[in-house]
Amino acid sequence: MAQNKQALMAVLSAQPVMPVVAVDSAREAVDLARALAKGGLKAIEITLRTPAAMDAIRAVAQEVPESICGAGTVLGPRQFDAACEAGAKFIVSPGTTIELLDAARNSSVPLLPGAATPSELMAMLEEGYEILKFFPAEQSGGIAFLKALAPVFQQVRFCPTGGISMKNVRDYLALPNVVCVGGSWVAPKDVVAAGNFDEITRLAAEAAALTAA
Ligand SMILES: O=C[C@H](O)COP(=O)(O)O
Ligand SMILES: CC(=O)C(=O)O
Repeated sequence: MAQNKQALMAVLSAQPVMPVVAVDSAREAVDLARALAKGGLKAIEITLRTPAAMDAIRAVAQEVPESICGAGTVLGPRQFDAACEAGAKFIVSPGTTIELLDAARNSSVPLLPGAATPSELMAMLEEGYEILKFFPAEQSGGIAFLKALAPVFQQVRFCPTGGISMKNVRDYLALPNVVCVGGSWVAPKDVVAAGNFDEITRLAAEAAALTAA
């Protein structure tokens, strides 16, 4: 199938901020997912940037029913299939390849692929993808770039990620072509390492209270 927009929008439109996390153990991921969900951020993107990531996705999918756990930094079809097998409810990639699109075509698990140029956007539209990650957002032109894209790519909705924090998140969420933003600031490494999950819940609640346009 082309992009499963309904399933993806159900996840992305339910919260203004998608926590993007890299975890060191399945235990840490479970505690983190619980703390984030308690603060109102139920969907969480666990990136495949650490050896523990796949086990972490499996553990959150099994042990934290209040969470909607997705996999991020999915770079190819083998990772796509393994993340789905581990229980990921959605897949995020920083960019797009033909092989990744082939894997997504054969799966009911929705893919949020990255795009950061007009040509990439046009290629994704040809494939039936209208909900895209904009990565790395700040480094690729940020809010001004998204504003310039809006009249040209009227049907596209973005999840900008990269360089977003409480300082600039409101400006991103005010854009009509932004459905939600991704960010790691709701789960700072040092706070997680210190086991301060009350602080994670506080950061999540602060982010969850933001509103998209
Ligand atoms: O998508 C991935 C990024 O690592 C998240 O960006 P950030 O750390 O700037 O929020
Ligand atoms: C940026 C990235 O690695 C991802 O979210 O898939």
